[in-house]
Amino acid sequence: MSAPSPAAPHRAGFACFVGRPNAGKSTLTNALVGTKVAITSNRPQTTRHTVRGIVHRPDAQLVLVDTPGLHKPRTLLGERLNDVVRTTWAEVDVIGFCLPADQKTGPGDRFIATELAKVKKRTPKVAVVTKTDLVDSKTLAEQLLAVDRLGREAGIEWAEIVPVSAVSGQQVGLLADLLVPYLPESPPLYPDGDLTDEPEQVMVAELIREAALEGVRDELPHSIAVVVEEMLPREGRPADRPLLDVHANLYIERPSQKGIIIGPKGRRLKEVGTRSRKHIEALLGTPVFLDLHVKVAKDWQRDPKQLRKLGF
Ligand SMILES: Nc1nc2c(ncn2[C@@H]2O[C@H](COP(=O)(O)OP(=O)(O)OP(=O)(O)O)[C@@H](O)[C@H]2O)c(=O)[nH]1
Repeated sequence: MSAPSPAAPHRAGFACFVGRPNAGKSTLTNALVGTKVAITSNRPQTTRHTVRGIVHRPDAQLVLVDTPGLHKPRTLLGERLNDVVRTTWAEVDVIGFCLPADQKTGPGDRFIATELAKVKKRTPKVAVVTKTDLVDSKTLAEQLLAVDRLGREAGIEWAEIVPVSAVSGQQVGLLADLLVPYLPESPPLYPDGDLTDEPEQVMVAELIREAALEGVRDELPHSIAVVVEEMLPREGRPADRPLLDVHANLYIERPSQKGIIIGPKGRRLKEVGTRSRKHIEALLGTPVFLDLHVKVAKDWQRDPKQLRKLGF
């Protein structure tokens, strides 16, 4: 990575990866971001989407957002989900379409390509041929041609076609170099400190605390602490449908604060749970069952023993 010349403007913006299941989107995101994951509780107004990771560079900040998978809609819910996907596509600065090198392009890819072709023309679409470590150069060359053809047939003009391997790391840096010029000139959207390699449990606690503080920051400025007691994979789940049980306690200082946190008929706490669960799932990349309890730890801020227990 070279230092930017003084004349080069800083760029920042959003990208998303699309592609059929198993295309390698998550692995690629992690490879681009590095081992660190993003905490995104203070997200700017510019996106309503879950941030999967942030690539911080001297010259740019690339924010990778998540989309649900696009499906052939069979139900109303399916259609709604697809609407969410399309909205995301319309809002990002560049879209990466992931196609694994080791599998022939098929109807699933064509479906996505056709939908992608409807996204406004000026949003650049980059074809990313993933998992190149799994194929020989002849197969890769054929796949690159097939992807080129897929684009033409669907009416997409690829801004680039890039082969990468997230596993060997080959061309991952190059992919970032290619995506950055498509971002608008902008100062960073997130502070550098938004990347962290804190233990997962601490990050999960922080996500819950942020969700709990939303809207009540003035009433309960520093009175909330969250401790994740346990995170365990649910036993007896099929390998392809894992579930992570997260048990967490939300501590407040006085019984009178309980009402604020829990809300009428428990509605607020439920919302906090739902919101933080989504963030946790995005952070950890796995479905989560969140078991959240509110407890009073009297004057925890003033009690060294409590503070230690609460991780301060
Ligand atoms: N050999 C190799 N395997 C890869 C590479 N990238 C991803 N994989 C594997 O491919 C499988 C799917 O990768 P994911 O990153 O989970 O794919 P995804 O597109 O996020 O999948 P969904 O979440 O189902 O949409 C995993 O078993 C990965 O380990 C790569 O560059 N090389």
